[in-house]
Amino acid sequence: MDDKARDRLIVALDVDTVEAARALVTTLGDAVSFYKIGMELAYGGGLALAQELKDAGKRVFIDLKLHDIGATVERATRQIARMGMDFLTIHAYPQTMAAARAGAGDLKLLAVTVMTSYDDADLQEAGFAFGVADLVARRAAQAKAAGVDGLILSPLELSAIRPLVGPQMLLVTPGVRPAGADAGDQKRVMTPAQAIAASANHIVVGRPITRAADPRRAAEAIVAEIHGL
Ligand SMILES: O=C(O)c1cc(=O)[nH]c(=O)n1[C@@H]1O[C@H](COP(=O)(O)O)[C@@H](O)[C@H]1O
Repeated sequence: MDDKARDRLIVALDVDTVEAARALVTTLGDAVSFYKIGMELAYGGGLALAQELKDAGKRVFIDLKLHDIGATVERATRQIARMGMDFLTIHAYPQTMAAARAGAGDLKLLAVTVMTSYDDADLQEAGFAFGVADLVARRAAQAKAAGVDGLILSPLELSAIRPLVGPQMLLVTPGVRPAGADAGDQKRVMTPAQAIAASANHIVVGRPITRAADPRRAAEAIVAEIHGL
């Protein structure tokens, strides 16, 4: 097992119970070192599981996409920081990013630029004057100014954004699909190898692993694809 390639893969534990998540973690074993706990699992007791995963030596990304008034964001961020987690997502609004920075301490903050299920038409429908490429670039610059540690963006934007933010910014990309896999609700996708080659520090993969007939094999195939670069 190549640890370096393995640590680039973050598996999204998008299941509805802690029991289902634990079963997946057991199945995946040492094939996976980094997990994401998002809203579905967090609202089903997943924050306690996050602690369990940390205790077992895994890295844990809390994906709660915070966005609220500054005081609330700062205090909520401080709560997650106290849990000793690795990453936390916030929305890439300047007030939200500044407030989260104030509460984060050593916790790494990832700002969500434009959801990977959105395209230009979806942004227009939601009332934005910018298309995806321009809004991601604007938010990337604002995130850098706010001292945020990383960005969530689609792999399609990596080549434009990496030069804008420099080598230190963590670029984490969902919207990743092995060749031939179903894109589902994702609109801006690339393969694992393409995303890493385009400078992603980490890729986030959910359903292609968690809904696979053999999740461990699916995860190992992705790690092998990254390792083969
Ligand atoms: O913040 C995220 O992780 C996220 C941002 C984004 O723009 N798009 C996106 O898909 N995600 C998350 O990444 C995961 C992708 O899952 P799959 O589409 O099943 O691989 C889900 O847990 C999403 O909540």
